[in-house]
Amino acid sequence: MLDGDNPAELQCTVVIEWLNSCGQATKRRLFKRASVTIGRNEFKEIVLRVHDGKIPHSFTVSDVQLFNRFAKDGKCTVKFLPENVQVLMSDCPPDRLSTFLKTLSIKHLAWKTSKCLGDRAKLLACKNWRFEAISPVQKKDVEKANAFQNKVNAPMAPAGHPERRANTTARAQQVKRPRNLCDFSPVWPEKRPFFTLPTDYQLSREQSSVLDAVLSGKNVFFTGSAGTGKSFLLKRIVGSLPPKSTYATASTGVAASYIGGTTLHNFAGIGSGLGSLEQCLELAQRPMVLPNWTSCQHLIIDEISMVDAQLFDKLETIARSIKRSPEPFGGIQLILCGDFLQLPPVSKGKDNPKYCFQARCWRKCIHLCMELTEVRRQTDQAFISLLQSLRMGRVTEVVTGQLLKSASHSIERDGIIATRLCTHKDDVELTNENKLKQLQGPSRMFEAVDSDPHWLKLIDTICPVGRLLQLKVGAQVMLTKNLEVQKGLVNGARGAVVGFESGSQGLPRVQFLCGVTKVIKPERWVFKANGGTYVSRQQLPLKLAWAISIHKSQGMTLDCVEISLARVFESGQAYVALSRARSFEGMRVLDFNPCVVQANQDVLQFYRKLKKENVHMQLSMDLFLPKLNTGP
Ligand SMILES: Nc1ncnc2c1ncn2[C@@H]1O[C@H](COP(=O)(O)OP(=O)(O)OP(=O)(O)O)[C@@H](O)[C@H]1O
Ligand SMILES: [Mg+2]
Repeated sequence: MLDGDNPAELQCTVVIEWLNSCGQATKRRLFKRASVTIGRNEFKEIVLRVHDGKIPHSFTVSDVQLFNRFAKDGKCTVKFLPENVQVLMSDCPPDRLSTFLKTLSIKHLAWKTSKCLGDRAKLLACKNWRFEAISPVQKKDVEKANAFQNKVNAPMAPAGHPERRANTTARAQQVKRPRNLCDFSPVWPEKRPFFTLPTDYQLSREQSSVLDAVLSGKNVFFTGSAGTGKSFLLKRIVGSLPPKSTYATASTGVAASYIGGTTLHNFAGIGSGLGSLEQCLELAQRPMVLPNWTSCQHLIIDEISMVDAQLFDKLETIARSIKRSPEPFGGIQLILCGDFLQLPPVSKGKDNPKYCFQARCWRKCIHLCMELTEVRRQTDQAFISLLQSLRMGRVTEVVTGQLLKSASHSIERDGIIATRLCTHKDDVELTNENKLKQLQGPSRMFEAVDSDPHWLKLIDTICPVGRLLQLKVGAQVMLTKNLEVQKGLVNGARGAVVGFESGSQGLPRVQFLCGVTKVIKPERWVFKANGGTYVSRQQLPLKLAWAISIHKSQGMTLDCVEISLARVFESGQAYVALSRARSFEGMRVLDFNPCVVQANQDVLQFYRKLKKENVHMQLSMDLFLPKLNTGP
């Protein structure tokens, strides 16, 4: 049902429109489930073929416009200028669409550099019509595509120079293109390559087998200790599924923002979820919420450890009722992810909330439990082992000794001081407010631009940045978005404000621990709200970082942390705090006491049982591995 690994093929919804000279459609055909393939015809020209199992429609890609402004939402349009026909694709898995368009652009531009046959030569060649699959993008295709783009962008040769004509023609083609045309070749500085070989961000072998299991349609729960790349993989899963029927959610707003999704509560629309089943069902059928349920075919939930069993059972019943299907979860594919040895469900007045795996429906809902074992957040094996034993609630004397020793770590550098991880929310607000007040000098206020004030509450919950951000020189800040991964400007990177730009905006200049100083500009976060609407917030990707709560830190990777564990009140809380640190040297534990480290006994038993079933689990994983081995 879902796409294979071919980057030149897409499964999606397609509309083909034949236009008149005014650009109006005179004929339109809809293909709800079509396969769109890039290939070559008998003259080696690039061809786009739309096929729904009946008669294929093929178009030669000679002079085309490509509109991909909404590629991230799984939509794009290819307009064939000589035929005056446009192919509108929608509901494409976004990552696959991005690779597909890159392949199309590179192959098309590489073809443009070759010698093309004219109409007369084609007629004389008397060849039969043929469609053959295109070969994968090669280095030489990329070089040719870059050469073509460089020629288009090269400075004009002097009049009369032989290069002048070629450039003028190429430029004329460029000028004809609309502003929103994008062939993955934005206006980049001269000499930088426009294209590189399409590379998927590399998943590890075990991450790939989870992705394969998901794409095979199974209901999957995957777990793994902190930093094994569960959320990283989830982002990839989100990009590989059709957007219209896929809902990416998480139990908390922070975790949801990391995978570009929304909270599970917002998706479900059942308020706190504490009402009776009847009340919740009624709430879930409100006009703004119902489409979430009816259109959902793939439900992703990150940080599942914080979803309680009662809520999960309620959601399952609601899904069956709305979908009018007796299948578990009404036939919605479930992709659940998290580590039950991290934070448990929030108690909200209940004495002892149960974990999701203790829900009545858990066993019938989950087909496959998989585990990621390779830690990616930390590289130091000794630190990884220390964290692993804390996760299981084991604190040896050696571990205690090491953690006590960390109290003397000097981790402050270049005016950047450690972020304090607090057990209680009130401490966080107080610390950040007071520290900012104590700084000398004028402050600057940055106000977010929200797309729709109607959704303010939702945006506040799932956006990692606040509506108002007050900064002063010396303010301790944290990046809330990946800006330049190679330079270390990643989500969670720590820095301090060292100045403000002149001008009306007065943007802050931030010095980061990785050594980079950068002027921070506003960024945009886009979220899917109920009823299929998209909402956005534009704000500086920064938050004050003197302190953050351990609950808010779940899912984060932090550079430089100071941890106070004296008031720990949940099992798994100490492990969550300690496992945020990228390195042992970047962490300072103030008041370590072994009794704050606690792993829940039910969870330990659940994981022991999973381990026992490991033989079975491994077999299931192996089913997906041969496919990987045959890959390039
Ligand atoms: N395949 C990969 N290639 C490169 N980096 C990766 C890969 N997988 C994970 N990472 C990196 O490892 C770090 C931890 O990943 P991630 O936050 O997804 O872990 P997690 O299992 O969700 O952790 P937690 O349980 O704390 O939420 C991140 O910085 C992420 O970018
Ligand atoms: Mg995570």
